[in-house]
Amino acid sequence: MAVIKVAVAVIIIADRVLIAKRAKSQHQGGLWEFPGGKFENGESLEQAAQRECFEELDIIPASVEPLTVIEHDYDDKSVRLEVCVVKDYLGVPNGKEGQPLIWCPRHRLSDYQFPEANQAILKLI
Ligand SMILES: Nc1nc2c([nH]c(=O)n2[C@@H]2O[C@H](COP(=O)(O)OP(=O)(O)OP(=O)(O)O)[C@@H](O)[C@H]2O)c(=O)[nH]1
Repeated sequence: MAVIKVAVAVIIIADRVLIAKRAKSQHQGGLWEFPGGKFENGESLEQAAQRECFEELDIIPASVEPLTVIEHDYDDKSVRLEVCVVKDYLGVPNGKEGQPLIWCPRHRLSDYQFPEANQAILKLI
């Protein structure tokens, strides 16, 4: 199975993390996620994270720090999540695709359901 390469942005401001709810129609739909999406040809992690954050949230990350890489096999697809931390951005976050957004206190992240691959990220933040 081809591995899908995904840029994932963990946006943390004042100990709160911006999470978004995936639409029911999407892979892992109904679960919460960190903003992000598939890499386009030739993009670096910083470029992909900036493009996805602009497309989904109307913000442009100003600092992008690589955090980890997670490879995970779901039953129906395999993903490689390249994860970064964003501590500063330009703009005001807005769920441009109609997705609900929450600024979740870091210690409350365990109250939300994320895709299985995210468990490794949650342990690091
Ligand atoms: N954006 C994002 N994707 C995640 C996270 N965790 C995780 O397993 N994924 C997986 O990574 C892939 C990212 O795809 P995506 O968000 O760009 O695309 P999608 O499923 O909406 O599909 P589409 O763009 O073809 O409509 C999905 O398979 C999704 O389930 C996460 O925290 N954020």
